[in-house]
Order: sequence, then C-alpha cells, then structure tokens
Amino acid sequence: MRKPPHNPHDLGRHDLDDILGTIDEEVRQRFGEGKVADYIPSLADVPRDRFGIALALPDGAVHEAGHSRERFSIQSVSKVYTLTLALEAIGEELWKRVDREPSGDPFNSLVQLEYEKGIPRNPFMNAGALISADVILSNFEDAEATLLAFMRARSGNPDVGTDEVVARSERESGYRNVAVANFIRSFGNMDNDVQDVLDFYYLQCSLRMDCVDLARSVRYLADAGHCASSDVQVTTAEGATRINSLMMTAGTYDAAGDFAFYVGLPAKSGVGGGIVAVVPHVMGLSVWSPGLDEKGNSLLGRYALHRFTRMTGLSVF
Ligand SMILES: NC(=O)CC[C@H](N)C(=O)O
Repeated sequence: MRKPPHNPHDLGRHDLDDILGTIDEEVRQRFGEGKVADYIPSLADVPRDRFGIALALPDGAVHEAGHSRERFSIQSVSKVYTLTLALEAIGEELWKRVDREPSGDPFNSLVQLEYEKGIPRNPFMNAGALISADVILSNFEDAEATLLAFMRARSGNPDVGTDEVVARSERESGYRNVAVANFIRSFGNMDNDVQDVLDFYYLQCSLRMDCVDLARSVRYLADAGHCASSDVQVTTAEGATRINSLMMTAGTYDAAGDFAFYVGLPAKSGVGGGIVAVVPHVMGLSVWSPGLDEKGNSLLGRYALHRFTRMTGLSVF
C-alpha cells in the first residue's frame, strides 16, 4: 500500500494524477455494485459503469480521472449551494427555522418534523433544503436566475443548466416531498406557496454538472469562502467553516457517521451518484458513480473518497 506522504500539503501534481489514476483503476474493477436510483426514468436510465473524479486547487489547477467531464443530475448536492444562498440572504436568522443536528434518518424522513414542530433537523435533509428554498424565494427577485448565476460563477462554466425533464418527473413523483413541505407549512415555518417552494427545489435537484464543475464549485469552502473561479468572496471564512461542519455531520444523511469513519471529509451526496467533498484549506473534490448504497449515497464514490484520503493522508482526522 502507498504510504501517506509525511506532509500531505506537499503532494506534488504528479502524485495527485497518480493517485486519481490508481483510484479510477480500482473503481472500474467494481463497476456494477450499487443500485441506480429508479424513482424517475431519467435517473434509472443512467448506465452504472461510470466513474469520475476531479479535484480543484485554489490556484485554479484541476486534476481529474475517469468520466470526470460527463454531466449528471446533481440532486441533493445542490443543497450546499442553496444553504449558502439562504445564509447570505438572512444570516443567523436561518437557524431559527432549521436546526444543525445530524438526523440519523433517511434524507426524505418526516418523523422528526412532528416532534420538533416543523423545524427540520438540518439543512441537508429534504425538509431543511425546503427551508433554504423558501428563504431564497422570499429574498431574491428571481430565485431561479440567482441559483443559475451562482452555479455558473462558482464552477466557472457558463453552460451549467437544469434539466426540465428531470424537474418535471420529480414533480410528478414527489409525493413525499409534497407531504414534507405541507407539514412544515402547517407549523408556520414556510412563507411561500408550497408548490412554488417545491418547484424551486425540483429545479435545483435537476441541475446538470460534471465532476470538474462540482469540484470547482466547492472550492470556496476550501478557501475561507473565496471563490477562485469568479474572484468573489461567497461567504465569510466563518461561514465556510460552518457549512463544512454541517456537511461533515449531516451531508450524507444517516451515513454521516460512516462517512466520517471511512472518508473523514465534509461531503454532500445526491441520488444521482454525485458527491462533493472539501479538504479544508486545500481543495474541492467531486466524485460520481451512479450505483447507490442502501442509504442513497454513491457506493463507489464513497469508496473512491475513502481511498483518496487514505492514499493522501488528507482526512481531517
Ligand atoms: N438525496 C437526494 O439526492 C434526494 C433528491 C431527490 N430529488 C428527492 O427530493 O427525493
């Protein structure tokens, strides 16, 4: 096994390419593991033999391997960006409407909402993301345009867009999200029309991006809130630290403990098989492989991140 370097921050560019190449080879041996999300046809039709990995350094350098330029549905990865926008809009006030605790429950769970009076456990469960969506709708003139501009600026890719077919299918099959949103509304923790909030949520889930776009898009969380793609201070250094903490404790739902155990990085997953991860002060990372484990996280994506932190010594632990 490769020994972690004495100081992971001294990893050379060549080492990084080597490591990504090795991970790509290892993952390819395991293609077929995991189950592709099948609640909508556009996700069910994605081939399982796909794996991409990319990392973006604050100086702009990108390293990548595998299908790192193939676009996919980012789904719940989008919750990181909508949380950032909601915090920008109302700051500390957000924490009156959503909590900061891990849930130990699936991403679409309803159970805690009743006990906790319509206050979602964290911004990364669907319930919490609906609060971010509501805040964005209330505070930005054109919520959709704001989100698109945000994603394009963070990724440095003006072609980033949404997929109408995915958004429509989400809407047609989103019975549980409808229930979650109405439940929150019944406790008075939602200001906008329930359908408008859901439509914005389905739209954010339908964003299509590739691993390189996503690795660049989380670079601000690795660089004290500064986005190198656009030279914009997206959030404060404290804001970035806080978002990373939430990703660590809740970004992979009821597998957050396992992620800390095996990966050791703040991360956010989506049922399209994408995961973003952050090595604080070092890099933004993204992996994609559509086969999911039973918790709805990319099975081979998690394996790849595990191998990455072990080979580089870059786990925060
Ligand atoms: N974990 C996810 O990626 C969930 C997103 C999915 N669109 C849903 O709302 O159920």
